Amino acid sequence: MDDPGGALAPSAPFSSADRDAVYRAIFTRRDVRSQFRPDPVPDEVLARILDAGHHAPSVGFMQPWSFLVLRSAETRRRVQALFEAANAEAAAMFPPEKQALYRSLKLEGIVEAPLNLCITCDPDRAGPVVLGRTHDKAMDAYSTVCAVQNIWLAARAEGVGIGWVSILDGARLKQILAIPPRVTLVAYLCLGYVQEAYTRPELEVKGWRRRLPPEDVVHFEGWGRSLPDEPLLSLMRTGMADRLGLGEAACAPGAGQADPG
Ligand SMILES: Cc1cc2c(cc1C)N(C[C@H](O)[C@H](O)[C@H](O)COP(=O)(O)O)c1[nH]c(=O)[nH]c(=O)c1N2
Repeated sequence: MDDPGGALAPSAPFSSADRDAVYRAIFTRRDVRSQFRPDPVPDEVLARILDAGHHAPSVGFMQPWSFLVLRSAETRRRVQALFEAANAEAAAMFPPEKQALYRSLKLEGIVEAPLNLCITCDPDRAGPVVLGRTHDKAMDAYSTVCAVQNIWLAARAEGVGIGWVSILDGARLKQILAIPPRVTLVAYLCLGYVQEAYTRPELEVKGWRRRLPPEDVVHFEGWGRSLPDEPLLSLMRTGMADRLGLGEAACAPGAGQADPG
């Protein structure tokens, strides 16, 4: 076997308990906005979470992310003011019949959470020509989103909730955080321990939108070819989440109406 650095190691499946733990993190991860406890996230825990982000895949191994740790209450208050302004604009963009529901939603926990993280992408981190980014410049941003997801899942395993806030004027946020012009904003996250969390997405619980069925998102042999009777789709419907007792079908009834849009 070709292993010049002696760096290959066996890559067996996880034990079933370890595998279930990974899926439990995936299926019980939630976007958290309201249930934050004020106690701080200790540095040892935050270090593990950020290190998980720093071990995400990245195009050409360029690691374009930076993690801005925001503990200052004053900074968080300034960002919250940005949210209030953007959220008022956002509400007016929805059809009139959805505006009241939109305004009733809690869409951030910037000040309540003890810690915020801003995650950015530096397109120049690995020079102008990056292996794998040569034909699609968006690949550095996609890599950074992989880091966000690692952070989100690691935080779930630590009992730390995360809420992503994207209803913000990015240019003004960059000013507040002194982010250089070439660096792009990818994510603004609120973090903190949570007492309890929703078993289904909060937007579904509150009647905004529901999870799509597998046949709407899995296509066969090209775009648009869905086969509702495909065994793969019925296996997805009764998948890991149900086996772990975490399936959304197993959760309390009362989900809102599907949003046709
Ligand atoms: C890129 C991006 C941006 C946002 C979000 C997510 C992502 C991926 N989400 C959270 C989103 O509403 C949530 O993920 C879905 O409703 C599904 O719920 P769970 O994450 O499964 O709990 C989100 N939520 C919110 O309350 N305010 C926001 O501004 C945003 N912005």
